Amino acid sequence: MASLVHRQSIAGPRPGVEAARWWGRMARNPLETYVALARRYGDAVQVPLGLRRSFFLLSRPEHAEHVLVANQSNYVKAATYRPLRVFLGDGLLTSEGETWRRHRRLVQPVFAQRHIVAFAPRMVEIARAAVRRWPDGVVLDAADQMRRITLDVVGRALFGSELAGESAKTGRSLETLQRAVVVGTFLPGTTARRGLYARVPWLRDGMTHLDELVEKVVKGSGGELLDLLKDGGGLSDEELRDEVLTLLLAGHETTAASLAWTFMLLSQYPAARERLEREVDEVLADRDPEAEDVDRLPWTRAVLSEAMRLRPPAWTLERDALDDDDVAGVPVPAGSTVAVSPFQLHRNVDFWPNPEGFHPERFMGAPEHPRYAYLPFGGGRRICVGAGFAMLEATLLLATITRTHRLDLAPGVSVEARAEVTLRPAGPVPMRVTRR
Ligand code: HEM
Repeated sequence: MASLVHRQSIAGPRPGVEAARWWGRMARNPLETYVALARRYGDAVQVPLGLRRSFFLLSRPEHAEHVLVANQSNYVKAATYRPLRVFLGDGLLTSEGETWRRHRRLVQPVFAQRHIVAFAPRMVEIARAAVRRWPDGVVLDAADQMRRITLDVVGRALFGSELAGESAKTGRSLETLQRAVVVGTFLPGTTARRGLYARVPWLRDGMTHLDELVEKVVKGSGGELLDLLKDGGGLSDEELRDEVLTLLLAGHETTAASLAWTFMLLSQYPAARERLEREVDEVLADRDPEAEDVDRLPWTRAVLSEAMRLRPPAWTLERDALDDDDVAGVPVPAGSTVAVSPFQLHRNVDFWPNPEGFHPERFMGAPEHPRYAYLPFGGGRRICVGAGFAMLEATLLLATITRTHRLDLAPGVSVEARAEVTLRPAGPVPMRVTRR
């Protein structure tokens, strides 16, 4: 039961004007506000949320482990996911309880490690075909290129659909969707959100496009995953639509953002890039990578892990507490919202010396950080179902592209991060591509 009065037991802004100011900041720039809150109040911050509830920002590995794993049955996806649910319905990312369990059981086997290696040749073929179209010396938007490739991978590998041509429009639709989700967080209820979304033309257009995309996939010849979703689990048409949209969106945007950030960071850290090129040249010589090569490319994987440390696409994981809890010394009343932020955890100086520097060495050899100091794919039973697929794909794509091309950020350009549902480049990422 939520308590009737606000109990302030942890450092944080006081109820009233002070808290309202922070919420105003949060609505404008959530990531910057999380960072500022932690800097001001420490690793555990309590922000009053209305009259009776609190929001907790928790930034230590033991907090993450408690909320996501040790006492995970006390937590459900937070109210902040509800605006996303208006779009994704009962897909894996946003559903709960028996519906979530049924969907997860159905989808999980497709993402088993021994299974996903079969997707490797297709991933490489798609990347190779994309870079073959890059004219030497031209400046391209790396974010858009990566989105094209990863949407094509998910479309063809998982659903047997040709979606590369849809990537620009899908990217725009996703942008509007993410903005709507952030604004929707501050609206009172699902009906209000649905009403708003239906009335705003740019949002309606974005949603219509995503609905058409799903229809195209569902009506297509199908891949293994689609067949499974259609025939294996007795999903209703609505559930099928929700799951296809969830997997299409969750399955490409995050990987695309990770790769765009990776190429940007490599362009800023030439020594790390040279080592990457050396590794790729030595292991692959003049052939494209195969799934078996992934283990022989430790620096390539370390580069990706370090990019996801600095720029975790899932930058915050939020849950609502069902019952009163003690999160590693933080008293959390029932009804509170708890944010465990990979962005914060990945910068904790106790585990990450020089946290703002790009140092893939951190991920060579046995890990020195505690397990829950690094959470790019979350943890516990809601851990990313596509983590293995994403790492395989990102490693193969990075190696395939690096074998033949180098990407340099256009001079004088700096690309900001935009944190909405995911942490992605705020605009185009102009990079010059040259043949090596
Ligand atoms: C670099 C790429 C990726 C990152 C960083 C990432 C990150 C995450 C994280 C952190 C979560 C947990 C969210 C939470 O606990 O609230 C998650 C869940 C999920 N991800 Fe990923 N993901 C990536 C790629 C993928 C891919 C390739 C797929 C599918 C093809 C996918 C599908 C999903 C789904 C369906 C969920 C919900 C799982 C559940 O709740 O059962 N993701 N992802």
